[in-house]
Amino acid sequence: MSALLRVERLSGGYEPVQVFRDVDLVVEDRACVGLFGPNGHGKTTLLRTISGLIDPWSGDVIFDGVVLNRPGERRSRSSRNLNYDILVRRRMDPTRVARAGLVHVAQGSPLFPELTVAETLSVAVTAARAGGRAADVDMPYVLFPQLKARRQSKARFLSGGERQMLAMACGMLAAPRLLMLDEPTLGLSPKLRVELADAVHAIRATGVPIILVDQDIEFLRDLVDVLNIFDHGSISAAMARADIPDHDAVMAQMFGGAR
Ligand SMILES: Nc1ncnc2c1ncn2[C@@H]1O[C@H](COP(=O)(O)OP(=O)(O)OP(=O)(O)O)[C@@H](O)[C@H]1O
Repeated sequence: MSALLRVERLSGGYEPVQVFRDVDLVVEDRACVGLFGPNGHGKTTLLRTISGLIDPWSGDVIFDGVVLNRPGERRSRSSRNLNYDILVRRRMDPTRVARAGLVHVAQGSPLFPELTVAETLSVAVTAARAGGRAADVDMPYVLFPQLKARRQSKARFLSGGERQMLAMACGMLAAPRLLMLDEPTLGLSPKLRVELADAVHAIRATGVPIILVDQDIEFLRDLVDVLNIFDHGSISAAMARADIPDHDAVMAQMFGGAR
């Protein structure tokens, strides 16, 4: 396996508050890399920065050997009275990131509530084609047979698990070279989590490498090759699947007691 994504000493946040610092992360080809951490520790902000949606403050995002950010550190804000974002060029371009094949399925599976499954997938295909990347239109129904049975249902009538599958299907239609899934089990019952784990296994079977952010250790243990513990904006530990402890042990390691 070779490194497809290398995140090197990446720092960022929401001006002027720094959320994460000096993050190093490597995703090998075909691998599934997990990120576990409690609410508010900066996992989503890290993913949004790797996607270029938020400008990194410093560090590099290297994808398939290409540095996606402009070199150097972001210049500091010179005056609060000026529009900083107009004065300073962005360090990363999210369109370039998406075109490179780094696809981000955002937390909470944002969808159009009034569109059916079939209509949503059709919009996703059109968008992916416009961006120069599109997979086989029938692929989502092969990957997630449950969606086929629901293809005439509006998104707002889907279960949480089905909504998440639909969001992941849209991501897969963009023919990702790497897929980032942000907390897919958010708000799901234990039964739906099992269904969703099957869906992520189906994606894994296609060989697409994944960064999987979640707060469910059992879900992550089932799916990842490597788990990174994300603790107050930094990666404090990384472990192979066989070494992942249970939820209480991880929380004890982070906070000195079970939560
Ligand atoms: N748009 C924003 N502007 C300013 N601060 C933000 C914004 N979004 C998030 N934050 C703050 O950044 C910090 C990290 O949030 P983030 O969502 O990245 O954490 P997280 O680990 O993904 O948590 P969760 O699992 O709850 O999503 C939090 O303190 C949050 O309040």
